[in-house]
Amino acid sequence: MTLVAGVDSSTQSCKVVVRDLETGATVRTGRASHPDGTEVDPAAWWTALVAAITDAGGLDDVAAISIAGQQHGMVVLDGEGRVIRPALLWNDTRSAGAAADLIAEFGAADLAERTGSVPVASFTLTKLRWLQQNEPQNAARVAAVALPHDWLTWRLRGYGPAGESPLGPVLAELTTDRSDASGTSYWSPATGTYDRALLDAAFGNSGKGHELVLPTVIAPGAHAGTVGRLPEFPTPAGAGATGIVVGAGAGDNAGAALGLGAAAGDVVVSIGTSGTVFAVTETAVRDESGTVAGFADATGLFLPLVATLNAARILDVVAGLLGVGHEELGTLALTAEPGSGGLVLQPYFEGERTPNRPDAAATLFGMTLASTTRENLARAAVEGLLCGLADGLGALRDRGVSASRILLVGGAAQNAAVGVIASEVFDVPVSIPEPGEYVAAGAARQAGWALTGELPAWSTAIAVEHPVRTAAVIGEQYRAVASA
Ligand SMILES: Nc1ncnc2c1ncn2[C@@H]1O[C@H](COP(=O)(O)OP(=O)(O)O)[C@@H](O)[C@H]1O
Ligand SMILES: O=C(CO)[C@@H](O)[C@H](O)COP(=O)(O)O
Repeated sequence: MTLVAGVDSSTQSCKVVVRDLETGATVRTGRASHPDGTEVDPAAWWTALVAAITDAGGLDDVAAISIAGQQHGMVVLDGEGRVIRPALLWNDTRSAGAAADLIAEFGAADLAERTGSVPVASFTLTKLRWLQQNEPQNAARVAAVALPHDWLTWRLRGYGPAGESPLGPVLAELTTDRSDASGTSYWSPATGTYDRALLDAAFGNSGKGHELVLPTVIAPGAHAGTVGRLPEFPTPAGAGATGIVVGAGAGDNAGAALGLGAAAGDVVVSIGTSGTVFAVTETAVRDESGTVAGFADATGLFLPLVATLNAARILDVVAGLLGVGHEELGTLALTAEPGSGGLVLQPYFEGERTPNRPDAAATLFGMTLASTTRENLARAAVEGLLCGLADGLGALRDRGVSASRILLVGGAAQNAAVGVIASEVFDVPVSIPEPGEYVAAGAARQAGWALTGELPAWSTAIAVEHPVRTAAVIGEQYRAVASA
């Protein structure tokens, strides 16, 4: 049996799946937590990756591996390959002012034309501008900029600072893929090239005396190299002359699309730390309004996507407030009627990205003596979470994406109330795949592709299907508070 491994280095944790290349069956899994916070030392991701791979039984019998990860995070390296400062993550909103400045300088239409997207604080370019303006001493030291999956792939291949890696700080060996490059705001999905002029104008190159190293964008299905001779994962005797093949990797949402085998008519809704709504399309999508990000996917196609900053953690915080676990929260929510008795949660606990309100806070509307019950609050949390994502589906449709079913994934998709209430909020049937780590599965599929030159034909089993059960009151109430 040939085994391939896939990694999801996501916001809250690192997950590894080892699959049978031929059938796609999951053979082993592993997991390790990431630290909290919106800035994180990448060393913590490396520690978690090693722990998660070890938890998944190691790489001794694995032929290929690929790393998908949270998008956009800014990993800045000096000329010696050292991380200059903790990475600023996709959900760090301190660069909202820099995003507004860039839009004022270049114009939303120009940015959408050049990069497929209009940047908000999540995007890497805005974080680089923030660095230049707020930490000029750090900005002056930047020799290379990478994304989380790029940096982890580089480390796994044996590169890194001298003394900490067998192959040393060879910045030219940094690699990425189309999907993650498309979340930087300095790479064009339409042309497949970096926009150096935009990067230089936004971040500046003066005083550094060198051109920034950007990871080489390698083709879908190509491989980045092999696992380096790391003390953590010494190349096993059985790995063959080529060692363990390392695939290109991907942004996590593109990884999920690949893991699910999302096809025309499928719209994926992922409810993890972020909420995302996306689809694979044949042509590039561009949205000057900034609602839809015109990303690339992991197969050579495109991945228009809407993201919210607040998703599974809405349920975490409300469950904590009610003093219950996730299952009980779901039971409470399903005891209340659609519309939660008039209670509406606008769940902008961490500010929000869609709509672009980085400084917002969450608000609970409609509290009366009658409406303020534990059941209604539990349901209002789920309804508020899903209404933001339903707006995302509307924005995708406005850009020509067709939807015949929702594929609901991510940690919170396992909550029974989320599936039921999704069928009341979305106007297409909702399918919930068997529980699994679909980002990591996509990375494993990509690893198989890099190993054999062919994309493995794995299928996805659906566990639950919900027909449409429209409850118009939910969306009507939510839109009323949004426009209030
Ligand atoms: N049954 C459940 N109901 C609601 N939320 C859940 C459930 N299981 C996990 N979660 C939440 O899902 C989130 C983790 O999902 P995941 O997709 O792994 O996130 P990420 O990829 O962003 O790290 C956590 O916030 C966790 O509390
Ligand atoms: O910013 C985005 C997409 O643009 C997020 O989807 C991140 O990629 C983080 O994903 P999770 O860790 O929540 O899965």
